[in-house]
Order: sequence, then C-alpha cells, then structure tokens
Amino acid sequence: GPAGAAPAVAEPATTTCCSASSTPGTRTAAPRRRAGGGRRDARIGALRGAVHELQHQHVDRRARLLTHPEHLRAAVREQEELVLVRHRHGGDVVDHDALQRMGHLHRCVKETLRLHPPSLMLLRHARRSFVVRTRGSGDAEYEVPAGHTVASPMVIHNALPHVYEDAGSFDPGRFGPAREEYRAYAADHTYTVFGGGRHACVGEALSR
Ligand code: HEM
Repeated sequence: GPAGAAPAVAEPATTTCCSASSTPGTRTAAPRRRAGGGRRDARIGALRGAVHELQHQHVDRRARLLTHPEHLRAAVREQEELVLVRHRHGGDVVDHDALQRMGHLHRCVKETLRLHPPSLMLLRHARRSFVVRTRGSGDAEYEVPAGHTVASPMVIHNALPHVYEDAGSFDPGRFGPAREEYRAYAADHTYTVFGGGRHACVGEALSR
C-alpha cells in the first residue's frame, strides 16, 4: 500500500477477540492498538512457517494412512497403476502430471489437513465494524468493532456439521466427485486450511 498506510495483514493477536454476546451490537472489549510490523514481515514469517507446516503435514498424513489401511491400500494401488501405465508408454514414471493424477492420495491429504490444520486459526484485523450472524440453534448476531482482531479457528469451520457429514471421521471420499461436500458452501470459506481471500496461501498447489 502507499507509504504510511496501515498494513493490510493482521499480526498475531494484539487485541482481545470478540466474545459471544446475545445482544446484537454489544461491544465486548475495547479496541487496542496493534503491534508494529507489516505485510512483508508477515510474508517472511509465512514462508518460514511453511517448511515446518509441510513437515507436520507429512507426519500427520502418514499417521492417518497407517491407521486406515483401506485408504493406504487404495493410495498405493493408485500409484502402482499409474507407474505401470507410464512405464508401458515409455514416459517419465513420476512427473508433475503423474502427481496430479493421484486423486485418492490428494483426497487423503486434503482430509488430513482438514482434521489437522497446521495453522490453527486465521487472524484478521477489523478496519471497520461489521456484524456476524451465526447459523443453527439460537441464531445470534455479534458486532465486531473496528480495531479488534478476529480469531477464526480452523478446527471449528473445517468441521461444520451442516457442511461435513460425520465431521470427526477420516473420510477422504467426502472430497470425491460424488460428494464434494465442501463445494456447496465454498463461498462461505468452509475449507480454510490454506486461508482464503487476498491473503490465501501462495504455496497451496506446491503443498498439495
Ligand atoms: C501444508 C502446507 C501449508 C499450509 C497448511 C499453509 C497455510 C497457510 C495459511 C492458512 C495461510 C493464510 C494465513 C492468513 O491468511 O492469515 C498461508 C499464507 C501464506 N503461505 Fe502457506 N501454507 C502451507 C505451505 C506453504 C508453502 C510451501 C509456501 C511457500 C512456498 C507458503 C507460503 C505462504 C505465503 C507467502 C503466505 C502469505 C500470503 C499473503 O499474505 O498474501 N505456504 N499459508
């Protein structure tokens, strides 16, 4: 942004997160100043964190596959078939195109990330006040005052019961063509492992 303008990226929680209030428009904490830093610092931080996230994600994925032998078998079979076909045609056995075709493995990765998001929450700094409406029993409205930092925990929105069937179970098939569970509500950011909006993860394709 222009020199002197406030950075657009929110830094880690420097203001109290708005808490629930049954009365619409009730303020729950006084806005406070944010710490220094800016978009560049945030990006460097994200790049540093990315390597660790890839490592964690790798460990989680192996653990999930080891405890779900049916999915491990399907992922291995998929790779064996792919390698066999490519071998017959004299092509590169594992290239970018081959990796893209490992649909079952991708669904396992996606499902593992849904259940074990390496980044625990998205943080945003509210420049203007706005109203959030909840869904389900006891619909409520909350006003987020300007200046507050909003923490949006992934373990909650990656497990919304109106989006994900039996949300606590490891079920890669939910991302298969027959179900595509999260797509129906994609506009509501219901799969947020890689963030969303203008600051969505630039390493998403690489990570997957
Ligand atoms: C499993 C691996 C990864 C996960 C789960 C992940 C997750 C995320 C999330 C949730 C955000 C958004 C943060 C926010 O909006 O507050 C983000 C941003 C970012 N990620 Fe990743 N990330 C991963 C891997 C990577 C890799 C491999 C790279 C680089 C090669 C990378 C580079 C970035 C950058 C530069 C941003 C900041 C984008 C911006 O602010 O405009 N990430 N990532």
